[in-house]
This record gives sequence, C-alpha cells and structure tokens, in this order.
Amino acid sequence: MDDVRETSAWVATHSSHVLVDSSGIEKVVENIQGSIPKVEWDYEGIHYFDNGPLSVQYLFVLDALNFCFWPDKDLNYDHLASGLKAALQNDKSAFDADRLQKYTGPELRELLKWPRPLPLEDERVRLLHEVGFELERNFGGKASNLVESCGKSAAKLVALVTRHFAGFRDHSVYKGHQVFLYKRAQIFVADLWGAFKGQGYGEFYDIGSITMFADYVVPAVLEQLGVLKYSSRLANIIETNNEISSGSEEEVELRACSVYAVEKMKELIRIKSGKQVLSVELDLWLWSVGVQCPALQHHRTLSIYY
Ligand SMILES: Nc1nc2c(c(CN[C@H]3C=C[C@H](O)[C@@H]3O)cn2[C@@H]2O[C@H](COP(=O)(O)O)[C@@H](O)[C@H]2O)c(=O)[nH]1
Repeated sequence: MDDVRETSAWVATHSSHVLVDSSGIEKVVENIQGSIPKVEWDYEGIHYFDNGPLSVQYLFVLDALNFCFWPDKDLNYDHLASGLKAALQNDKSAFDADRLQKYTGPELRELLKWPRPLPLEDERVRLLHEVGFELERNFGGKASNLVESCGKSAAKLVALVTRHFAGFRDHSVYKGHQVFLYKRAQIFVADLWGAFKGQGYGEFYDIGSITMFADYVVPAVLEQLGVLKYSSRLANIIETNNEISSGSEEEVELRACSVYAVEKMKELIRIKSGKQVLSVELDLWLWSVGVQCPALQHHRTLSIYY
C-alpha cells in the first residue's frame, strides 16, 4: 500500500506531537535478535473458520465492525469475533447480503449477545447495511467474489474494498495533505491471509505491501517500547483518558507514526539480520503484546475506522 506508506512517512517527518525515535527502534531490533516472536493468527481461538467462502463473508463482516470497543469498558474485540462466530454457527444465513441490509441496533446486540447498546451502534448498523447492499449490487452478495476478483493481489483488494465500501475509506487531511491509513481494509486482507494460511482465499503474492494496522493498541505498545515519544501535552491527554478528536493532528500523528515506525523496524531487521519480516507479522506480535497488558493506556478517539 504505497499510499499508506508514503503519506504516513510524510506525517512522521512533519509531526508536532509524536516523534519516532530511531534509537528506540534500534533497541527493539537488538532485543529480538532478528526473529520476532511468532504469533499464530487466531491464537485466541475466537474466529469462525470452515476453509470456504462463508469464512470470507464472516471476516468481511467482522472487519466492517472492527472498531471502537473502548467506550464500553467490558467490551473488546474478542466479544465481536466470538459473537459473530456463534451467530454464524447458529444460522448459516445470518450474513447473507439481504439479511445484512436489514439488521437493527437491537438485533445486532442480540446477535452478539451484548446486553446493552454497542458503542457507535447506529454507525455499526449503517456499515452492515452498506456491506450487504454493495456486496449484493457488485459481487453477487458474496465477499468471496470480491476477493476472487483481485487476482491474488493484496493491494488490489484494498483498492477495491475502499472504492466500493465508503465505510472502509479510512483517511484524513493532515496539515493540508491527504493521509491514507486504511486500517480495516488492510486488516481484512491480513485476516484472510492468516485464516487461510496464505492459501486459497488467503493467497496474496504481494502480502508484503500491507502496512501495520493503525489502531489504538499498537501505538500504545510502541510508546511503551520507547519507539514513539509524545509531547507532554499529548502524554497528559492520554494518561487522563481525555478524548482526542478524529482527524485531529494528534490523532493522525499517533496512527501515521505507528505505520512509519513499523516500516522502519522492518527495514532495520532486514539490514541487521538479512531477514525479511512482514509488517503483518510485526503488527500481530505488537498487538498481542498490547492486549495482554490490560494496564496499557491507549488514546481514545470515537472513530469508525479503528
Ligand atoms: N493493529 C491491530 N489491531 C487490531 C488487531 C485486531 C485483531 N486481529 C486478529 C487477527 C488475528 C488475531 O488472532 C487477532 O484476533 C483487532 N485490532 C484492533 O484492536 C483494538 C481493540 O482492542 P481491544 O478494545 O483491547 O479489544 C481495535 O482498534 C481493533 O480494531 C490486530 O491484529 N492488529
């Protein structure tokens, strides 16, 4: 994803609140000695997988809703992944394109067995409708057709998803420049690659083109590792759990600097050890470290993008 890589680098070199510290990157790379801890996709055992097109439909619905869990302190990503899995096991047609277009907020809550309104519930429902509608209109109702039309190219799939599904168009304007982060579109590709183990619907000859997924967990991990440094004002906002608005300089810098830092880390691993790791692999390692550390404080932005 050249757009993501290039525009994130632009932010990192013009940033005012977040600094990517190259000595922090060097320390991390030294510590891991050329091999990042291997984290298996679905190490938690929470995702639906049957090795067929229904798994693709599941992952697309999952990533359409894969954002903003923190406003409910008891809700997290695991609830979404396992809730959708149970819903599908219970009713194989639950994610058919026509059904997706009809869900209401209370029905979605019921599907996930969540006892109260979900954060940004109206947006979640709107995005489900969009997925159902666009899949039906352009892809015969099936996410597997969308994937098949990309000729095993991750970059093409991200481009196609962001072209057809407005909710996946994760971008901002920063200091007058358009910045692309495409977190949910890219994680959909990574989820396919991980779930299908690089085969079938998960085979992408250019999986190396995907960047890390700029969410709210990985930036916090990078800060803990000394890779990101925050201005004292930004550090204070995060420590006191104050919200940061979507599209603000601070928010775009937190996300874009994370993409840039992971790209730099990948480059340094290659230089030091000759090993070619993928941003997807670095991301899953960093993310799994973050979610296993409940005390880690992350930035809080109300956003449909992550
Ligand atoms: N960078 C990055 N961000 C990720 C994921 C995943 C899940 N990936 C699955 C794929 C295979 C594995 O087995 C994982 O289960 C979720 N998120 C983001 O985290 C946040 C949720 O945090 P909390 O509220 O604490 O649950 C939220 O922004 C969500 O969008 C990832 O892999 N990378």
